[in-house]
Amino acid sequence: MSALADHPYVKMNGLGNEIVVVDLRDRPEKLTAAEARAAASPEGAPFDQLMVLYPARTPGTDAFVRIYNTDGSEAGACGNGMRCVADIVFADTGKTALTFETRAGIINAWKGEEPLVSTVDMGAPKFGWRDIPLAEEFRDTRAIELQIGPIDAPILHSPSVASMGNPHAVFWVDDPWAYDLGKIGPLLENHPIFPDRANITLAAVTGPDHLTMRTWERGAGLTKACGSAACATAVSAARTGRTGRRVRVTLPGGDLIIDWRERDDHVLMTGPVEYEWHGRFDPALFAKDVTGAATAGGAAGR
Ligand SMILES: N[C@@H](CCC[C@H](N)C(=O)O)C(=O)O
Repeated sequence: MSALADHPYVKMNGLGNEIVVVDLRDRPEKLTAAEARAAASPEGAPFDQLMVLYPARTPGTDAFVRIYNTDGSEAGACGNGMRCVADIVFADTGKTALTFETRAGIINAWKGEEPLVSTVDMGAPKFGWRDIPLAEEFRDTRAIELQIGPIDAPILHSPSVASMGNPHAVFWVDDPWAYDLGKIGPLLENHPIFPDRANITLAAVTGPDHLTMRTWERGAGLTKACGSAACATAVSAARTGRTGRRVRVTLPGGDLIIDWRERDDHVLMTGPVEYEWHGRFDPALFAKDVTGAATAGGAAGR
């Protein structure tokens, strides 16, 4: 039986990025991809990311967090999800500063002045082609040779690429809403140049320190907000001379403030979170063999 069966969860969002948080700190069983997919089904608690808290495994950290996409894949980073998790642990512990560990490393979070506003330190971006990763060498990742559409009139081309603990490609356009990202996104996510797939963003510079963007998320599809993509977009804008290092980023779900700190190269992301409801997973959802493709009312229906 899955560790999630009958387990309580909290449904939250960070700017409309749908986040479900499950606390397994007293029951540290690793989930399978099929269990995560079942949890994401309409009969479960549909999410963009499932954030699962485990006991801390490194001294000085408050918890280890695993991040699952709707397709069951695991992500190293999820900025909005980390702000949701942090808000729960702020309330639990009374602390105003926390340190988490994810597959991508250590993430610090601070409670902000206003209610439900928090900042996460997403660490330093990586720009090396092996770190992103890309399938072949590119010395300059500010604009790589990649295009879709006719060779002489590409629809999209020359993205900036970066890792924020997960792989991102940012295509610079005049209007992010002028493209069918639901169609183009999966093609680019799975392009052979990205051996680990990639999050695909369309971004426009809409002011001296303002960006507007939409993202097709690896493993989750179109979302209202992707925090790590906002970070990747902001650092890519700064390193290509499009903006300064501190910007406001408008996503379909709202605004984030991204600050690429000069002194240590770390990227700080500030924004709100919202609580929606508390629920419990239906045990029947996990009653069948969730290690296989089909689940009771689960992944098979997606
Ligand atoms: N929504 C997240 C990013 C989620 C991870 C992504 N889909 C991946 O697999 O890399 C965020 O707020 O950063």
